[in-house]
Amino acid sequence: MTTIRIGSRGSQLALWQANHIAAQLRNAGHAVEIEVIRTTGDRMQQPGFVVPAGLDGKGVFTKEIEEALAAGRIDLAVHSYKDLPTAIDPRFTIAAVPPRADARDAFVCEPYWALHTLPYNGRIGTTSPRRRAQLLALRPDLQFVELRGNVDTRLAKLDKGECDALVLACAGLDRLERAESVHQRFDIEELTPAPGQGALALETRNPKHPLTGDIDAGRDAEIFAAVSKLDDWETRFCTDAERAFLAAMGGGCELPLGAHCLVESGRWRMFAQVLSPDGEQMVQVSTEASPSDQAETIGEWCAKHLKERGALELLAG
Ligand SMILES: NCc1[nH]cc(CCC(=O)O)c1CC(=O)O
Repeated sequence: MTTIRIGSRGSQLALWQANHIAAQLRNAGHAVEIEVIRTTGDRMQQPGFVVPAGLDGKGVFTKEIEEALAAGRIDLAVHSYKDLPTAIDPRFTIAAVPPRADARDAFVCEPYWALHTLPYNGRIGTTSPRRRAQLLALRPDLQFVELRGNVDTRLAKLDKGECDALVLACAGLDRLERAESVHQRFDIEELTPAPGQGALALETRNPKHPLTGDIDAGRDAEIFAAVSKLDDWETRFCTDAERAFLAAMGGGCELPLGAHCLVESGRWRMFAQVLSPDGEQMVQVSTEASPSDQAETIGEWCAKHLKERGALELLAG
């Protein structure tokens, strides 16, 4: 078979993830190349970047990569699943969701070993509305510093004292071998991660879609088959449930909500939280489902339950 061309963002974490997938495809006997693609989200992290009017934050890390996939310049996009909007273009498909890394959020701070020991008015470096709201719910005295950039840039800013602590995904820190910086892994029930956090989405052209134009349909079907071998059905199920919840709440990575599904004693367990942006109000749910339940049903049930308790009013601020 021909070479599988992977498209990836240029950040250290994105390249780690692309290389991780490339190694598995090579082990299965495929030739693989990685192409680095600059996305709007990457440009946004440059100092002085002005956010264009109308940019809603959805898909800023994935848009240019999907364009390369549509044009046939790459065959496979390796995304952090939480960066991918809930609606997938029918020209593409998620061929595989590999086994998930640690989905939890990490507290990163040299002198203080846990959030509760951070001094009054401690400054947390994060731009995530979810993390802000969740942290304020735990510690209303906290201050926030707008801190952008990839994992290493943020750790360097913490070292320089631009903030007192960071909250980052454990997955990224573990993958970049910075686990020694993690001083606390927040409980899923306390600080529920973003839908899809810690998981990868391997996106290919959809071999079933008729509008593939002049791209070789036979080759696309082979690539889909090769990539789909990397799927982990349990991770796929859990992320499907989380993304169904997100879609039912209106989608978007800028919403102060978390959702996480896992397996516990052979049953599905799902946690979801919706907060007001200031963290003063929260509705949350923890539910169990039987192995025969559908992922979408579980996610949508959580959304319905939280909407009945005023979730949409909280999101509206
Ligand atoms: N929005 C940026 C982003 N996208 C994926 C990850 C981490 C890795 C993951 O969740 O898979 C991060 C950084 C972070 O939130 O700390």
